[in-house]
Amino acid sequence: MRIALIAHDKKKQDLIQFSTAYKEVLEKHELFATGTTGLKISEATGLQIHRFQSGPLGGDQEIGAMIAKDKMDMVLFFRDPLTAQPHEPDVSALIRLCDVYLVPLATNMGTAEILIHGLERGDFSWREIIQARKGGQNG
Ligand SMILES: O=C(CO)COP(=O)(O)O
Repeated sequence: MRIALIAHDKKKQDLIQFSTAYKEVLEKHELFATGTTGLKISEATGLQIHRFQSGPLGGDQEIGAMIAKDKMDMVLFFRDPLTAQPHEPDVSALIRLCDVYLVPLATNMGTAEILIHGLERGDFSWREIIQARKGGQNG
């Protein structure tokens, strides 16, 4: 499974703690992140993470492009609902694409807990079936 980890600045510490707590689950998967989030999580946990641009510089859009190609299976996005973001349109677009492509999305730690437990249990193996059926047709 390919999993995207994203956090706005005031939520980064929460996502670092979350990633530390669930390191053993996360390390079995292919991890992606926006620039600063990925750097901080990998420094704190040692997890291997493919880093895109920072969110305001296009990172959310890069993750959105993976979703549009059916190359992302889960998004854990710890959003800050109390701070205006200069790239709010990118944030909305990413969330919209998760809905378009039926990608499981958590926008806060409460839902992320549920998704990660589901991941441990194998609840998302239907994603792998979809990927296998597509047989790499998306390149
Ligand atoms: O802004 C973000 C998501 O919208 C996150 O970007 P960074 O991980 O680069 O801080």
